Amino acid sequence: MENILSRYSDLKDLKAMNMEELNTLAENIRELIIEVVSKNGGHLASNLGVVELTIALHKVFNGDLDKIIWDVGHQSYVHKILTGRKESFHTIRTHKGISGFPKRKESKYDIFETGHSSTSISAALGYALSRDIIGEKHNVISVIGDGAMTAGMAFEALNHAGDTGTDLIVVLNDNEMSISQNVGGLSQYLNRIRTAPTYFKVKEDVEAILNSIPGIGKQVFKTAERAKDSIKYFLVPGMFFEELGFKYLGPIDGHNINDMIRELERAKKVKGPVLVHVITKKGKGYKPAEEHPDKFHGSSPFNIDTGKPINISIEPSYSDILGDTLINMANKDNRIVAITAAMPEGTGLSKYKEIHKDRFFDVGIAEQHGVTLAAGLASNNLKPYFVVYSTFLQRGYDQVLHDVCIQNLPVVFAIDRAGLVGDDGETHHGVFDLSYLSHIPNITIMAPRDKSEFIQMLEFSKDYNGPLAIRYPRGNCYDYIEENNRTDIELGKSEVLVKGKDIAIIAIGGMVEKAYKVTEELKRQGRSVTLINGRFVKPLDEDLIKKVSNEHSLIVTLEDNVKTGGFGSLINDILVQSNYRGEILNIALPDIFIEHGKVNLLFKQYNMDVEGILNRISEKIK
Ligand SMILES: Cc1ncc(C[n+]2csc(CCOP(=O)(O)OP(=O)(O)O)c2C)c(N)n1
Ligand SMILES: CC(=O)[C@@H](O)[C@H](O)COP(=O)(O)O
Ligand SMILES: [Mg+2]
Repeated sequence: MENILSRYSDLKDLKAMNMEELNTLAENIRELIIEVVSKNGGHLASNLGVVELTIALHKVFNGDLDKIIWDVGHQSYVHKILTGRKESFHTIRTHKGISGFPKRKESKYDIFETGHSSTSISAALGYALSRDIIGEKHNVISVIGDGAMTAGMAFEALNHAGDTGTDLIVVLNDNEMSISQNVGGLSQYLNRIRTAPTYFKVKEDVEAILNSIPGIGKQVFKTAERAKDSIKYFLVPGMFFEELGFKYLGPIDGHNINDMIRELERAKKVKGPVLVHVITKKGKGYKPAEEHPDKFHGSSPFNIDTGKPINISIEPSYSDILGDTLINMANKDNRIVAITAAMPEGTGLSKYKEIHKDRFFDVGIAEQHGVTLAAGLASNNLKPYFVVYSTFLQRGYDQVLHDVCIQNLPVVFAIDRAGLVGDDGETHHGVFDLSYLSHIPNITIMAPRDKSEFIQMLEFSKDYNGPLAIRYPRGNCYDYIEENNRTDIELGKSEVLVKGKDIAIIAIGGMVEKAYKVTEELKRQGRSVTLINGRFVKPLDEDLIKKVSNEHSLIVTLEDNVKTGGFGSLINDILVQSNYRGEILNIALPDIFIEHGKVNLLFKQYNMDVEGILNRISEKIK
């Protein structure tokens, strides 16, 4: 096959291409994406599905003027390749390389940053309304997936956009998949439209016939208009969107560039909001991804020939342990219910979902609803576990406060991906949860140091009668200290792992392992060190902290949360109250958005790897 992409430079080249060349370009882009993602990892299936759609969008719209917003942004690789990042594409998701999501600093064509789902219609509406106020002339396009369309925010924006009547194009990329199979009534509605392909033809015919009937087609009388609408309702797809004030176009084959160009040109001419329904196949063009779109949603590096991952870990992940432990607990306790917001695989709930079907809810990308659903379940004597990534629970802050904590309900928040997550970068690091949860009255917050303690904490949570958060990191879950007498979990009590007298290190969760290595090294250097595993962020072990403050001249706190409002700052409050006169060193993440890169590299960069921590302690001692 000819390699048109090798000669491609910018959007001008795309504008000049004929249909045959555009189709060849699509195949070239697919090859490049497969090659790079097989090495770097990334969102393969979503991107392979939008190759033709992205080409058609850039063919029809003026990249220098029109505004295209990518929802979630995980599917923006083709857009990146077409808009000046072909040469740097091999660096995608690597430290200091280009991001896997749209970034304004990366390109003038990335006009709005995304990462969390379902923001694109609101942002696009903002662009459109500001355009109208300022008196500019350009098109605004939101590209949103069927998964992202399940979120409250998307509905809120559709509701508002329809009412404004402003010119706005929403391209609904429907591949029947969120990360896993999409869920919910809207998804079933889209399915009905998709599975009745004759609808597309019927819609045109019905409109033509109705328009030719005098008094109806000319829309002279309101009653006639309503009659026309009710006939259309039964025969025409997309009425849901039309009722909200959108013109509906589609469904269109999202792998046919010609058809899409035609429909997008049509959408451009529509006055007011228009929704273009495009049907695509997730993973299109790469068999393993077409067959397992969920596994290739966010893929680690893989072998192109077999589709098999290159690095297979023998250790379970924290998510795996969560899933297995919850199954065991639910086997014995029929009050236990698990909730996910569209992440059954990522959160480790896939097996649970099969075994306890009737006590499992996938609410779609609807974290706010997920939290309040849990509150409702808990109000009626069930024991809900909302298993959610730290970064996505940010969406449900008010629901945690208002619906769960004020009523002191026994909801457990199993907070996965707490701390640095790595390659997804600033939109996805879970480094704010301690700060956004710890000031809420009634909540208890814990973080396990290792696998055995994680299981202990989950067991503890079962009979705990109030809101409880357990936060744990992305990655492998194992034990690293040989011991045979672990202490039981007791509310608000920390664990002393090593006893000394000069320096006290108080660490939390995943950071205890680093603290343990730092302690070993300091001991080798002849220092006397106390090491405390915090276990609880709230309530803190005040008695122990006060005791330690009387006995040590340097207190070091260590956490993988931002410093502001984090574990260290809560400990500082106690130290101030107890008139501690010694030195304090709070090691935490700085008050910036941390970029993407491997977790170890990022810890090194922010002097939070073992060497960096040792250096900072040595500095302080000097
Ligand atoms: C608020 C929020 N919750 C969860 C996610 C995780 N997430 C990323 S992509 C995705 C599925 C999106 O499905 P869809 O919009 O249909 O895009 P597709 O990958 O199918 O193209 C989910 C759940 C997220 N990014 N943001
Ligand atoms: C785009 C998105 O939000 C998710 O797909 C995310 O990339 C998942 O990351 P994990 O690999 O940590 O599950
Ligand atoms: Mg989808």
